[in-house]
Formats: sequence, C-alpha cells, structure tokens
Amino acid sequence: MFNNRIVVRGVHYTLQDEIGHGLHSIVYGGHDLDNGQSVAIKVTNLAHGSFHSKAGTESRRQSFWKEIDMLLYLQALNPYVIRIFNYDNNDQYGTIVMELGKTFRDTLLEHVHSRIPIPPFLIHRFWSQMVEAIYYLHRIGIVHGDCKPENFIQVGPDETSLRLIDMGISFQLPPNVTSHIHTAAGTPDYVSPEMVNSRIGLSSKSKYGYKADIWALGVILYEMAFGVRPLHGLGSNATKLSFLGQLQRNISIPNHPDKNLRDILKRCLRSNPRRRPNIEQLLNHRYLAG
Ligand SMILES: Nc1ncnc2c1ncn2[C@@H]1O[C@H](COP(=O)(O)OP(=O)(O)OP(=O)(O)O)[C@@H](O)[C@H]1O
Repeated sequence: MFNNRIVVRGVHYTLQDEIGHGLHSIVYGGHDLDNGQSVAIKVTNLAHGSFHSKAGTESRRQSFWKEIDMLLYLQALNPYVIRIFNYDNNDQYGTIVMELGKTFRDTLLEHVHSRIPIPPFLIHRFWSQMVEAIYYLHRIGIVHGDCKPENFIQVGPDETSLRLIDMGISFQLPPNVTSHIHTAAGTPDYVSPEMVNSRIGLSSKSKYGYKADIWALGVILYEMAFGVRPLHGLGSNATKLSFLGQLQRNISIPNHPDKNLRDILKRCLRSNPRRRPNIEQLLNHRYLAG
C-alpha cells in the first residue's frame, strides 16, 4: 500500500511488518532512513468506510488529532508516555511515528506458556513504573480509564522500561471526583465494580474516577504475581460483569511469599473505591517505597 516507504513531514521511513492493529489503525515496525533509528508507525484510516459519510470521516479526524494532542501534551509531563517523533495527516491517513517497543501483554503470555513465573524483581520493576505512569496522570487531573497490559509497551535495551501507548479514553477530572463519560471501554477483567454498577445504573454512561485506575493496577499486579487474573475462573464476560456488579466483599488474594505484595494487592482490590488507596498512598506503601 505504501510501497514499503512512507514520508512524514519530509522524513523518510521504511515500513516493515505489521506489529499490531486497532479498530481503524495498523501499526508497523520501521526505520527512520536519516538516522537508522527503529520506530513504530501507526497509520490510521481517516476515511469512513462509506465515502459518502463525511460525518464519520470528520469524527475519525477529530479522534486522531485528539490522540495526538493528548500525547504531545503529556510528552514533557509524563516520562512513561510513549515518545512521539513525528506525525501528519492527509485526506486518507493519519500517521504517528513513535518509539518502538514490545507489548507487555506478550510478555505475560510468554510466562504463562512457559510456566516460568515472572521473577519478583521484574514484577516490582514493571509495576512500580505502571504506578508512576498513572501517578503522573492523576497529578495533573487525568484519569486513564483503560489501564491494562495491552496499553503498556516495553522499550529500552533490556525491554524493562515501560511506556503507555493508548491514551484513547483518558479524561480530565478535578481531584477526588468521579465523572460521567460516554464510553463502553474496558475489558471486564480490568473493570472495577463501581464502573460496572454505574454502567448498569446509567446505561451507556459510565461513572468512575481515579480509584478505577487503582483497581486496574491491582488486577495487573495480581496477573503478574499469579499468572491469572482475579476473575479467571468466571468464564464469560457477562458472568464477570454480573459478579463485579454484585461484589460486596473484597477480592481474596492467594498466599504469596511477599507479604508486602499481598498487602498492596488486597488494598487495590477492595470493592469499595473509597477504601482503596489513592496513587500517592500506593507509591508510599512498603511494597514500592521499601
Ligand atoms: N509503539 C509501539 N510499539 C510496539 N507496538 C505498538 C506500538 N504502538 C502500538 N503497538 C501495537 O499496536 C496495537 C494497536 O495500537 P493502539 O493501541 O495504539 O491502537 P488503537 O488505539 O487501539 O487503534 P484505534 O485508534 O484504531 O482503535 C497495540 O495493541 C500494540 O500491540
């Protein structure tokens, strides 16, 4: 489609294999031909499937620029947000050239398949970066809203530095407030009980805030520590949502040799969001601060 080359604002890149895709986008590996640097190139189709639908095309263009604006805004404020090197759009495509990495989900899967647990020091290294990534968002009043392993990628020579790639549904809130946003985002495994309840109560509107990110961070830590997610035994998404919607007690945490890890997990996975720690309290917990 692009003849294995693409020019973005005067810079030439090779386009190699597809390394991922979203609903309207394909992400390719590539190289900057000027300096040889490896990059990821996300190409978003801005034209609506039906070329008669100008409204659809316009809304894709707006989402594309909203994503760019958010990423650019966060470059200097959050060291854990993916670094953007270049971007542009034409009538047909929007292009973002960024740091290339490996999806954290793939690392989790590799450990599940090999049955070799993630070493404790790596769990700590990964999770502390995730908590800091969210800390830098909460500090400026932004809730991520869709925190999950797919949205973190590993970069750097040893692939142990993390970056957030998807800021798609992040939204701004005053401190300690919850908000209504129009979204159905979030796979059930990382969705907090209050998100489910508000979804049921408000149909297509969801009401949640900072503490939903804390719950999601807890689910990711649980997954790293035990190789499965807390709701893994429940089967279908509908069953998981109904379980979360009725959850009165806290999620029980299996025994783990690291008492601090188990304690912080218990706190993140409290069903009542008011009883969950906020992001500063997480950073000050013995598991991270010690
Ligand atoms: N910088 C990157 N390095 C490596 N892989 C990436 C990078 N960015 C994205 N990917 C891969 O591409 C996939 C899709 O990217 P992303 O999550 O940004 O798309 P999306 O926002 O879901 O797309 P859409 O906007 O069309 O819904 C990711 O899940 C990941 O596997």
